[in-house]
Amino acid sequence: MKAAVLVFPGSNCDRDLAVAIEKICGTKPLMVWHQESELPDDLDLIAVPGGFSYGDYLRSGAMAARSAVMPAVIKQAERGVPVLGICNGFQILTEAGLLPGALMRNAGLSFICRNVGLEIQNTTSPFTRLYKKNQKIHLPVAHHDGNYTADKATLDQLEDEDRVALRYTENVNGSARNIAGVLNKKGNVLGLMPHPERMIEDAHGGKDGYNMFASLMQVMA
Ligand SMILES: NC(=O)CC[C@H](N)C(=O)O
Repeated sequence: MKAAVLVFPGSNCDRDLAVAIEKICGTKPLMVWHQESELPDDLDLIAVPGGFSYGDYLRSGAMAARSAVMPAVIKQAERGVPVLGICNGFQILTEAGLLPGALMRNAGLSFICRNVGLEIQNTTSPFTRLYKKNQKIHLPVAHHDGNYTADKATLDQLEDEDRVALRYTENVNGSARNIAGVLNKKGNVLGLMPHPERMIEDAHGGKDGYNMFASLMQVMA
C-alpha cells in the first residue's frame, strides 16, 4: 500500500500513525510536509494525523485546512482516494469542507484523555468493513474540541445515508447524537475523534483499532 501521512506544525500523532500503517499495511508511508503542493497520484491512502496544528489557534484545524497541501488532498479525495483524518485530522477535514459539521469545544470545557466505548455503525466503508455492525470497541480519545455538531438536516442525512461511522456509547463530549466519526457522501473520507492508531497491539491495552487499517488492506486485495 502506498500511503502518505501529512505533517503540520504542531502535529504530534504523525509518527504513531506511520508506525501503525507500516505495521498493518506493510509499507512505510511517505511523510508529507504541509508546504508541499503536490502529492503522488498513485496513493492508496492519505492520512491526516492528530495533534495541535498551529497550536489550535483560531479554531482547531482551521489554519492547517488552508495550507499548501490541502488543494491536492481535496483533488485526490474527489478522485476517490481514501482519506483518513484522526482527531485533529478530523477537525482539519471539516474545516477544509471535505466532511460536514464542525468540532466545537467539549461540552464540559475540559480536555478529555481516556479510553472510551464506541459502537461501530457503518460496515461498508473502506475503513470499517472488517468490523461487525453494532460491534462494541474501545479506543483512546485525547481532545478538547471533540463536540461534533451539525444542523438537524445534515445529521438526519448522515444517518439516512449510513455515514455515521461510529458513535460513543456514552456522551463523552457533548457530540450531537453521540457521533464520534463521519463519512463523506462517497464513503472514501472518514474523520473520527478517537485514535485507532493508539490501539493496535496488546501493549496498547487492546487491538480494537487494528481493523481500521486492515480494512483498507482488504479493499486493495
Ligand atoms: N489529539 C488530538 O489530535 C488533539 C486535537 C485537538 N487539538 C483538540 O484538542 O481538540
